[in-house]
Amino acid sequence: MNDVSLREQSIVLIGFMGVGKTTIGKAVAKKLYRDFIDIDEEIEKKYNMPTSEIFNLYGERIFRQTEKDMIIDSCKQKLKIISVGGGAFLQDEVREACMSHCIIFFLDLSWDSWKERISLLIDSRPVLQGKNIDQIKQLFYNRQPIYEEHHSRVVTDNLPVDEVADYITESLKTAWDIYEPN
Ligand SMILES: Nc1ncnc2c1ncn2[C@@H]1O[C@H](COP(=O)(O)OP(=O)(O)OP(=O)(O)O)[C@@H](O)[C@H]1O
Ligand SMILES: O=C(O)C1=C[C@@H](O)[C@@H](O)[C@H](O)C1
Ligand SMILES: [Mg+2]
Repeated sequence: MNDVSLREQSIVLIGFMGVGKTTIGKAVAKKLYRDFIDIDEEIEKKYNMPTSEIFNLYGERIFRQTEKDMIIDSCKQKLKIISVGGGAFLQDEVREACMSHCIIFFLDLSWDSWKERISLLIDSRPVLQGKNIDQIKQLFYNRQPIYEEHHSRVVTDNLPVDEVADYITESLKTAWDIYEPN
């Protein structure tokens, strides 16, 4: 049971890699004057190396353990905007912690729009490396069910970063006014 007021609960952005969680999370944090936490960045700081090197040197299991610990810790903090990695919601404990402590926005981008971004992502995302386009498409669709646990879904196709960030901040302000008027 969460005893933090709705207005103080942290916001978590979820969705497949590359949908814009980091970029949009930063913009939302700025608009709401909140601190931004990017879990991938925090993990990279801890190991002092890029994610792909962490995967190579320590393996995905260690990356996932660190990711889980950091998210469970971060989502208990108040007033943060948190972007989690695209695979974070594979872990039950991560989904459960975020659902019970935070407000979760699922950034939903269609496959057709996502594949336009592939060149921006392919070198830095270890999970994409060594896969052809059909295998990536399969991963994209296989991952969609894990994002079903959320409080609000935003379809981001053809929307610039600022418009998505505005939509999220406005819908939060509406919810705060309805459920916690003061
Ligand atoms: N709404 C948008 N319109 C166009 N390009 C975008 C939009 N949002 C993000 N991008 C671009 O897509 C790329 C991936 O964005 P970003 O790194 O924010 O994704 P992510 O969801 O955080 O990915 P990951 O899960 O791998 O951390 C970046 O180059 C970013 O500039
Ligand atoms: O979708 C994934 O499994 C990942 C997404 C990235 O955000 C990173 O967390 C890492 O590259 C793994
Ligand atoms: Mg990111």
